[in-house]
Amino acid sequence: MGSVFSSMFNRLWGGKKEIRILILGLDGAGKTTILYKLQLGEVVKTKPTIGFNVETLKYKNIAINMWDLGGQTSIRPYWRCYYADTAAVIFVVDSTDKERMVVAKKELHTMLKEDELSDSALLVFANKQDQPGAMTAAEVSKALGLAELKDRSWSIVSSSAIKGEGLTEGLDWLIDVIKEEQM
Ligand SMILES: Nc1nc2c(ncn2[C@@H]2O[C@H](COP(=O)(O)OP(=O)(O)OP(=O)(O)O)[C@@H](O)[C@H]2O)c(=O)[nH]1
Ligand SMILES: [Mg+2]
Repeated sequence: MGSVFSSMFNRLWGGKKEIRILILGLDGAGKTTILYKLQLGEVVKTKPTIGFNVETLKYKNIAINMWDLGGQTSIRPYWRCYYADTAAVIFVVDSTDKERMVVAKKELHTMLKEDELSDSALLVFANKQDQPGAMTAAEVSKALGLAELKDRSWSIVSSSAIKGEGLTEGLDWLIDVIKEEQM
């Protein structure tokens, strides 16, 4: 039975079992916390990322190479060096950081204009929902102008990396979309 399922899976998936996902967003949004919560199931103590962290996550029979890039202003220009062959972008937003929502919107739309990302799905985590005063996912969606996105599969999911809420839900959606689009 197992081999029937796995051959069916391989046919659907074109034998491709390794994908590349980028985790982007402004500094302090929670990207590194999300990466390690997904990989280790633990909340790790982070420092601002200078450069990147990359980890391979086994998820639903797929190896996901997750690249978590530093989000500080001075290192954002280097994001584009990582765009090639990216199946999806996870864009993480600190939902309490209302002042910088406009900056997050600008960075998001600048990134999505790049040709190399024209086929990449987009998952936005409206993160830090455990914090009082956090904007809801609907408010973050509006602030980021997600409704303006054309020809792209996107979704926004409320998350708390600290509590581990929303992360698997978001990733499930993303993997389903990638499978559908790359079939
Ligand atoms: N309350 C709360 N704090 C969070 C959450 N996610 C991350 N944090 C905290 O936010 C801070 C920044 O988290 P990081 O994961 O280092 O942020 P980053 O996006 O990787 O930042 P850069 O590497 O500078 O781009 C840390 O103190 C985290 O513990 C969350 O869901 N809720
Ligand atoms: Mg980081």
